[in-house]
Amino acid sequence: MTEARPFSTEELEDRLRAIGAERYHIHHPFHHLLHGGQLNRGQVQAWALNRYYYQACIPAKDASLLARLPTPELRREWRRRLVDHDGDGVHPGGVERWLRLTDGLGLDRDYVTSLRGLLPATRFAVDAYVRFVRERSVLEAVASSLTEMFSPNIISERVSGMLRNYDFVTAETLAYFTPRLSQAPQDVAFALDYVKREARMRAEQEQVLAALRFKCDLLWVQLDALHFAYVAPGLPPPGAFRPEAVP
Ligand SMILES: O=C(O)c1cc(C(=O)O)c2c(n1)C(=O)C(=O)c1cc(C(=O)O)[nH]c1-2
Repeated sequence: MTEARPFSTEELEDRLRAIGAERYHIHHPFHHLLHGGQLNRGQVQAWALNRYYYQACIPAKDASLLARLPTPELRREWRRRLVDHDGDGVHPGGVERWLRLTDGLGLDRDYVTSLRGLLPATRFAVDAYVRFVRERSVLEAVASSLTEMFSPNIISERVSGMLRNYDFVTAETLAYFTPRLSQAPQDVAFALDYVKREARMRAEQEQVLAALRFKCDLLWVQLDALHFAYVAPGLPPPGAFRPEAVP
């Protein structure tokens, strides 16, 4: 059996973009409710509290990838991501800025960082991402970050919608997102270039596409879980955050 023809780099990029167009969480009903102003404060708190775990684990997944990168150039690039998320000791990074967001929504920091209120599905999805990056090839690990190709759009929609629609949300609360609008395109330019350069065989290109589908799925299921627990039917699992019982 002969191996299928490899995609050209343009075709590969088109196929990556088609995955985002179909599967990115910008299409999730929970995202529409969130930016459309149709959630109450408790439901927005539940989103922020769960999403904290994603933010907190991003540096762990980037550190595990950094350790496996073979050249100083690649490591330097990936180290920048760690600084973006962890800060440099003077300027706060993304994790600290996310906690300012949860502060702004009235959540207790110790409660948020204790992860006591986390939905089990959030934990499973985020842990699967960290594990994927640790265990799969460097190529697949880099490719799994490519959902950031689509994040500036969802961030713009979310921030403008939330500021317009919720009186309990301020620009300072959502300040987390401002640097992401320039950091994400920089991250993507590098990662996209890397996968186009390194994935030359069709089988490798299929792995890249599968990694992006996997990542879209894990973002999607996090919103599925929030929707099930806090919107409809509204059944938070035992021990999970309950808006009315915030300590
Ligand atoms: O607001 C969003 O919807 C969104 C999406 C994504 C993404 O697509 O993975 C990231 C972020 N935000 C984000 O803030 C962030 O730091 C980030 C890092 C990564 C990654 O996979 O390395 N994705 C994302």
